[in-house]
Amino acid sequence: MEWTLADTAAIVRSPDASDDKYSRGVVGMRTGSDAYPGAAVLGVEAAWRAGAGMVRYVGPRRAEELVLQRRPETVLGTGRVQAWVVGSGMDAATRTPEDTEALRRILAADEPVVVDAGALDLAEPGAHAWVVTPHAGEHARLRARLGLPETGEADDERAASALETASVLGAVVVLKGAVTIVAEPGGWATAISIAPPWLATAGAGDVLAGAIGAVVAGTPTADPAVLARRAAAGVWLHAQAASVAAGALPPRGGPITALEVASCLPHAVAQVVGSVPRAE
Ligand SMILES: NC(=O)C1=CN([C@@H]2O[C@H](COP(=O)(O)OP(=O)(O)OC[C@H]3O[C@@H](n4cnc5c(N)ncnc54)[C@H](OP(=O)(O)O)[C@@H]3O)[C@@H](O)[C@H]2O)[C@@H](O)CC1
Ligand SMILES: Nc1ncnc2c1ncn2[C@@H]1O[C@H](COP(=O)(O)OP(=O)(O)O)[C@@H](O)[C@H]1O
Repeated sequence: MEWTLADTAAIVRSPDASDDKYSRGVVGMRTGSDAYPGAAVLGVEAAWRAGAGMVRYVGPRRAEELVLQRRPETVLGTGRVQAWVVGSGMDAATRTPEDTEALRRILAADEPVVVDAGALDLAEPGAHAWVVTPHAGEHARLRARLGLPETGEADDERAASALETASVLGAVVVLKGAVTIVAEPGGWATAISIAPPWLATAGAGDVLAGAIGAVVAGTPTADPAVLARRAAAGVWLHAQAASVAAGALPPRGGPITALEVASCLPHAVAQVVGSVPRAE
């Protein structure tokens, strides 16, 4: 049930001579708001550092400016993408009607979508190429809206409730926590428990959404069973990056920030692709 480095290595590949920026995957991000522009920066940074070939960002002017300050590589505005990340740093209560309409269009499109934070209220049952990424509070709200009962905090209860939510929603569920559960509508689930508790820090979830977006965009798929394994690989890279960031502070690790976790994603990717023998 525990997702491993070897599982991740079966999904995350290093680019070869035949690759270009498009074949490596373009991630589109509609995240951030005037209240939370930093969430946009964190997700964009994570998508780049997890291996996207290109990141397109759409959001308010201030968030655009901050994104470009941190990552001038980012392309502003819409265009063709292989996967979307939406909702991080947005608030359903204060979202503009234009934002809501744009989110609905993205959710209805063919490309896979990572649905985080302030877009979770738009998730309705159906058959979707979505990866929804609630923390415990957001999962409780989502379940209440879907008419599902309250559940407990024990690991087996969390796994069972994530599977139930995935089945009713028709989408992959990434239930975040010290142990993160990834569940898909077909009944498969896995757990990632290697993250250090230092990862419990503001913005870590925004980084996770960007990292999953990059892994999904690398080989996009609408099949929830495949999508779930790509999401699990993204969760593993994020947890491993947090271990690298915290582990640089001996002997038991030390406080890390979300941006540092994003910065350590390349170390996690390098460890994964380096674990696979090179084809001669
Ligand atoms: N730098 C930036 O721009 C940052 C921007 N950010 C953005 O901020 C937005 C709001 O996100 P948010 O998670 O802070 O608030 P929200 O989802 O409304 O939760 C409300 C209630 O839910 C509960 N609860 C919360 N977490 C829980 C947990 N882990 N486990 C269990 N319960 C939990 C808790 O209620 P309690 O259980 O304590 O009664 C809490 O009061 C979002 O868009 C995000 O992307 C952040 O990422 C930070 C960095
Ligand atoms: N005790 C913990 N140990 C390890 N990882 C944790 C712990 N608590 C939370 N996390 C991880 O930290 C991240 C927090 O995400 P989230 O709750 O969305 O925060 P934010 O909204 O501030 O970004 C998730 O990836 C979650 O799995």
